[in-house]
Amino acid sequence: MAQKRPFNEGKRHFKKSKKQKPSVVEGSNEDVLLADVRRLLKETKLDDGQEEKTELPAQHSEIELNIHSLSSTGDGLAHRDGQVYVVPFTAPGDTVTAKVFKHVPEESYTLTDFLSVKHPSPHRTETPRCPYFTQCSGCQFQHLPYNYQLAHKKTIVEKAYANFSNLSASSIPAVGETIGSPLQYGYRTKLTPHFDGPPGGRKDNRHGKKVTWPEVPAIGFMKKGTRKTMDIEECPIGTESVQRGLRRERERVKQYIDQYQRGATLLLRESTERVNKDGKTKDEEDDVVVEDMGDHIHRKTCITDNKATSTEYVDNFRFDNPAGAFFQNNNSILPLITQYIRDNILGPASTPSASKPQIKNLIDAYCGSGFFTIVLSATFTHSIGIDIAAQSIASARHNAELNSLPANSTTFLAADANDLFASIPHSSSSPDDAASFAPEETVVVIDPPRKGCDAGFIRQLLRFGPARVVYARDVGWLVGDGESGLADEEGLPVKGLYEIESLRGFDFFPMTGHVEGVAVLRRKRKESGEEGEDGKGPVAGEAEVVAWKGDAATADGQTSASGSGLDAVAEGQDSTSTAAAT
Ligand SMILES: C[S@@+](CC[C@H](N)C(=O)[O-])C[C@H]1O[C@@H](n2cnc3c(N)ncnc32)[C@H](O)[C@@H]1O
Repeated sequence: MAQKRPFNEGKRHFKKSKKQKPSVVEGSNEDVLLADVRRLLKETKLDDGQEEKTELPAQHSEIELNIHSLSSTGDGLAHRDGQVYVVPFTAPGDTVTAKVFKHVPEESYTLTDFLSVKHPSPHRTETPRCPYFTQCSGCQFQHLPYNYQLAHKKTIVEKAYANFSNLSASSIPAVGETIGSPLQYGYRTKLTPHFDGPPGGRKDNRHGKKVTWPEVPAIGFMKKGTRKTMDIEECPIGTESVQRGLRRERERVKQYIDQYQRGATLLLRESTERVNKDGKTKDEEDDVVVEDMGDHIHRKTCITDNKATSTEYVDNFRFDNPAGAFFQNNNSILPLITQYIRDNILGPASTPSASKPQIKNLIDAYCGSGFFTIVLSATFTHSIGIDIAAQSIASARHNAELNSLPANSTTFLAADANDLFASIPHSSSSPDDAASFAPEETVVVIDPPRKGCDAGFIRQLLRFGPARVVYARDVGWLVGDGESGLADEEGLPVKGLYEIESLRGFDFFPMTGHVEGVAVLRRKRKESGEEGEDGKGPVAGEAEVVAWKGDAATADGQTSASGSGLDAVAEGQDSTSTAAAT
């Protein structure tokens, strides 16, 4: 998946330090960490020369630290002698021993490796279920109670909006409580462990020679603080079927390692077959996990072929996808997020008005295999999903059929989202026209890839001015006052049309520091001669937007530049690198 960005693509949102190295990638984990380091330095008045700096501890030396707070990257932060120390796998209130890994003197912080707990924090109450916790870069929070994780994730959303949305504090409402995942372990329906090629393998490959494997390589995820793959035999955040798949795939790779010419990434994707209880039951094989769902049974298996079809159920909706294609990775939380969006997409129930246009249409930009279009379709008269990937649109059409959606109410288009508004009729003059998408009667759901929407799409969206939108990033462009850096064709600053109605996180990835944010945006009232819901004059598009930040964070610890905003977060930030997204 592409590198993540803050909400305001390409724009720095906090003051640059003169000392800052130009190499910090905007929106990277490092950028997010830096915001927290600076805040702590400011809070503790260490950066203004009030405390004299002492010499920094030697590289690789072991030091004792008191953890002050948790960063949005999931790391503990301690301060000592004018320097902030970053210690993973810790909790505020811990006294720990850590090993100095790297000083960043120009920003007054030091990265360390966690070694041991000397005095535990009262928050450190949980026994990690994973034997690799504190070595693997996938999870950050297995030592913390779940309520504490949720409360911390609320602060991540708060800081993401405060630091990266480019909005004034008055434009940002109080962030709601984070909605937790029903499953906190055994939730990930997809894992992608990997193994590296043998030493000298690249050279052999270049010379067309068959590589030799001196031993079976480590198969697993990135080791924290390194670029090395560590051998992982089990991953308790994976579903039971995915864990069984991991065991099977490890054995298969061991057996056939000589057939590989280089390292590889393995796919482990859960697939569900729903069978009636009174139906003919099959003899269950070892690799089938059977779950009693009340009036039916789920038989769960793990698919490893990217092109094979995997099936998931969300409530009673069925989704078929190529196993290697994108689908949300925590099935247990999907009914909660879909219900939340259904409850909020039409605005607060307390504000109905005879003069307010009724919202009838849904546009799901970046629809993938149709997840949001399909689960929300019953709320709307007409729905359109659009995705640039023809294969995803083929899946979406198939899924619409599987779920018996009427063809005259749900349409999918294989196209660039940038062309979306040009291709739909905007007029509400013919209300009976099935294809009429009047802005004031339309909600737009936007769940783009990590890099976000491009400026052209946002300009078109603002020009169209839909009643509501479900949206991921770049909220500053929609809400801001023209300061966000978005310009129209004449180079004039584009002003946001929307205000944030509500904002909260959803915990798609328990035990990791990752959180997904959902913001509901409402279109502002027009300034003069027009009014909104109170019926005193002409209404010009009183509208709402639901902003959805849908990212698949990873717990599989592969390395990549990682991001910020609501992705800020704990995908296993390594001392040398950040961990990854699938
Ligand atoms: C994060 S996925 C969202 C999938 C879907 N909302 C879901 O929940 O399953 C992002 C989708 O954006 C699509 N995409 C990327 N660039 C696009 C563009 N310019 N126009 C339309 N779709 C695009 C990708 O093909 C991918 O399916």
